[in-house]
Amino acid sequence: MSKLPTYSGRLQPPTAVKRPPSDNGMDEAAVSPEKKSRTAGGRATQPSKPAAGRGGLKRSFSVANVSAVGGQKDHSKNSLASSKFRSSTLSLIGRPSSVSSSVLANRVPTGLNGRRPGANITNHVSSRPPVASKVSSTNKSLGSEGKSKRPGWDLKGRLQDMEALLKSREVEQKEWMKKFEEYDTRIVTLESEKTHLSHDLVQTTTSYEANQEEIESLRRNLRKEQDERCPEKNNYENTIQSLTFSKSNLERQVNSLDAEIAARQEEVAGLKFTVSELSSTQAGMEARLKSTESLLVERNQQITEMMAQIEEQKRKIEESNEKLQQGEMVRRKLHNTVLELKGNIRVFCRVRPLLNEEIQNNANSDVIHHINFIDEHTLEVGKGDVNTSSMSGLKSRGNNFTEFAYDRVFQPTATQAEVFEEISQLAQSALDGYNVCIFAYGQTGSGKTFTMEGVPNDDELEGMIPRTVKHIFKNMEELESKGWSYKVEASFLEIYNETIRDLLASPKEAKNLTYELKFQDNKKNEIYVTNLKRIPVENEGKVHTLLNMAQQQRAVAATNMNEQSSRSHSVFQLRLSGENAKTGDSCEGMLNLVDLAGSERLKESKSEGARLVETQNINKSLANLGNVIMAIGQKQSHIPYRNSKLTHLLQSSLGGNSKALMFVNISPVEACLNETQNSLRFATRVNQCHIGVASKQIKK
Ligand SMILES: Nc1ncnc2c1ncn2[C@@H]1O[C@H](COP(=O)(O)OP(=O)(O)OP(=O)(O)O)[C@@H](O)[C@H]1O
Repeated sequence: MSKLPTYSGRLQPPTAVKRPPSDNGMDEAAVSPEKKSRTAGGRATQPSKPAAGRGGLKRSFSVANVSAVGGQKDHSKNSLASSKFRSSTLSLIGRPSSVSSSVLANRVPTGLNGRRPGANITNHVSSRPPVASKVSSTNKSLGSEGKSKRPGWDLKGRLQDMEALLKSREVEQKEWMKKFEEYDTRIVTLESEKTHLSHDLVQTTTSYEANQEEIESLRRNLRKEQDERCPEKNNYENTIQSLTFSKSNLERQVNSLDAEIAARQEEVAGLKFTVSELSSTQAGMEARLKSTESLLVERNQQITEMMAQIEEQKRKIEESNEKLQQGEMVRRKLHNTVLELKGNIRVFCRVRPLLNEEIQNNANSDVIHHINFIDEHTLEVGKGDVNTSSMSGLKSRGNNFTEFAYDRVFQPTATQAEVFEEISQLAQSALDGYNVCIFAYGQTGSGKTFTMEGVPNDDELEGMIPRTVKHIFKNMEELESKGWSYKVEASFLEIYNETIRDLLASPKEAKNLTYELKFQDNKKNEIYVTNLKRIPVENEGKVHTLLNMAQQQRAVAATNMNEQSSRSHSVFQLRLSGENAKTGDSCEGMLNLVDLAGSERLKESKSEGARLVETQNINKSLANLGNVIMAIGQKQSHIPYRNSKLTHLLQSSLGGNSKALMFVNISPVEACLNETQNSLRFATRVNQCHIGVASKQIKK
């Protein structure tokens, strides 16, 4: 009685305790602050392990209750013995709900579907009458009593207060007990639910595990399936890759085909344009073709007329050809007449140029001081310098110069072709059936061989013999169209020391042969050489072969005048026999090309011994040649042909029925002036001769 409990301290909210991790089910928002305080306070006395079943929970609560009220085991009993344990019960006033809520919070499981079965409980608890407020009011009343604190001596009053308080506590306890019964009912329900839920949980767990196994099995099957499908998958992937590649290829091809199609389309457009152009062109062409066809008809008519004209022309041409034949005969007669008028023996003078060595000896000058060329027929020769007029540049005659005039004078610059131009008519005469004699006269080294033969195998420098042969063969071809055909034979001989040698026969062939001059039996004045070879010549090439052959056979002896001086007369003869199949005409001509031996005087040549005899014979024959020509010119009754082999051989070519041409070759060396003057005088005498009218040789 002396110690009364202090209610104010008991009614203070307990210190908040951290909620254990297992307490996860209670909704804090649904719990009132009052409940919270009760729950927090209850935990301090709550058993650490939850009861396993309904009984356990109830026991736990009972223990707590007992503990709270001072060890009383039965709640109902407790209510009946309230007075005995009044003070203890007072200490519990602020906490019963906290025990219940704590227990509930820990006992109620969370449903599998997330719904908490304890939610109803919470609502139920929260709908309780607010105990704390009652306590608070009680405390207030006590407080107010406290304010009007009874004096210590008022024990009776204080006891009344206590009894009033106790009564209110009992009422309150009854409420609590009622609540507890509700809780028990609720707990039973919850236990039942829990059992169901546990059963569900077991089933669910079993189902879950079965599902897990099935899932695992399915996974295994899936993996197995994947493993089995792997190669196939790779194949498919490869196929897909190749198909992708093919696709990209095809796409490229498609692109290129598109481009090509576009190009082709352009091309087609261009072609269409071209076709249209061509069509219009074709139309034009067709129109032109029509006009051409009509023109063609006209032309055909014209052609027919022209064909008739051609036939007429052919007839006229035949008539003309006949007249041409007659004209050819007239031409030959006229040609012969012209030559006759020119003189049957003509003289050409040719001065060769200074040779290199001679130029050096002439103070390195090629000027020829002692010869003055006046015109193409005249030159003058003399001692001393030729004066040069400062006004005209023309040379004037010196006092000591002698003038010589010939049919033609060739200066040193004259070419072989220019010289041949002048004698080509003689070659023609040989084809026409005349005897022609061309000979070169002059001192040794004056250019006789150069003029007659020239430089072998050199088209520019070839001499009169090869050029004459060419000319003859060319004319023979032309005459073929007029019906003429010719047979050509060549002989080549030399007269050395009055002895005839065949230059076309080898020494072996000529060994036991004698070459004599005789008259042809059936031909008057026709001289021939016994045993002399006559070689048929089919073309000009053959003549070159014969010239080369003869060149080797010629007797060449060195003298003081010319190291390769020819000491013999060489005579190249071409016999030309022609027949005209159309007219029946025939002719025989003889061409003599004579390279005479050097004409130098004895004292000039300084020859001795055999050379002296050579020189004497040469001079004798040359002198006789002059005599024969003079006799012919003077028309003497006796012509001394037989005084030398040369004149005897050339008898038929020097007579009245022949055409003769003499080259007088002149050396430009001033030291040879005397010989030059002698040669020119000899040529002048020949030039003054008139050897009669040439007559054509008719083949018999
Ligand atoms: N017109 C010319 N142009 C250039 N060189 C020439 C001419 N005439 C002659 N010659 C040269 O002069 C030299 C003597 O000439 P060629 O041998 O023809 O004299 P030739 O009178 O025949 O002597 P020979 O009586 O000794 O035979 C030769 O080297 C020759 O090439």
